[in-house]
Amino acid sequence: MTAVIEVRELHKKYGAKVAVEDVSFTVDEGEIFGILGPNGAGKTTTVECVEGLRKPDGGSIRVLGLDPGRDRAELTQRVGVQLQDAQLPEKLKVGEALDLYRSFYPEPADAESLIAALGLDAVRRTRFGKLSGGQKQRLSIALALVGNPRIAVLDELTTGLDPRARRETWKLIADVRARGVTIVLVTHFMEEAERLCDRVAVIDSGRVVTVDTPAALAKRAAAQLGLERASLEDAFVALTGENADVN
Ligand SMILES: Nc1ncnc2c1ncn2[C@@H]1O[C@H](COP(=O)(O)OP(=O)(O)OP(=O)(O)O)[C@@H](O)[C@H]1O
Repeated sequence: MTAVIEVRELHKKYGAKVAVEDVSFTVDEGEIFGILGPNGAGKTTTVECVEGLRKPDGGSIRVLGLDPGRDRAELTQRVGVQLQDAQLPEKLKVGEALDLYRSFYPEPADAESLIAALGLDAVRRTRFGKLSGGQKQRLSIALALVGNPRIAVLDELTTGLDPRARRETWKLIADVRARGVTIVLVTHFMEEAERLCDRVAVIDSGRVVTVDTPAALAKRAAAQLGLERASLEDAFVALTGENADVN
């Protein structure tokens, strides 16, 4: 296994507030790696450091052998990023946004297939300001994939999507991975993590609690809780927040 992302002892503060205390993990080439954790655990801060959008206060990060702080220009060509609450100019149309983003990359993805895969055809001439929350979300996924990245970092991939769109997006992500793209997925949806992720890191209060497969975490939780079966959600609840002492 080749590690394409290596995070070692990451530390990040906002003023006096410690957002990430000590986070280490590696992501292997071609896997879908989930990052789970309660609100405020430090997930977004961690992935923003990986993307080079924030400067760590300590620790080291390598992405495809590059340092996100130093080599950000090179990295943006190879890492697709879906931002939480992505904002675009209100008047930019969906089709224009895709064309604009395609122009940033040497070998962009085919716009038509992305439009079809994400169900954006009906809104291709709609201005960004007039899109629903779910349509904005679909566009942000399309924009994360438009550069044909080797790694895609998706923060709250399906938040705000209706159940059908959520399932279609899961299918799309599985297809993207089948093409060899490594995916980092920050999510609050345990079913999403169970279905998509090969491994997940559970983060709580700025620290990694555990890294394992969803099935192994569920099995461990069942043993801890004395149940025949447990879900990833059971494991999550047992591992984080006030219940963390069960661990
Ligand atoms: N720009 C900022 N300035 C100050 N504090 C911040 C900033 N961004 C995040 N924080 C704080 O850092 C901590 C970690 O935030 P972060 O957004 O990384 O958590 P998260 O795990 O992504 O949360 P959520 O699940 O709610 O999205 C939180 O306590 C948050 O309030």
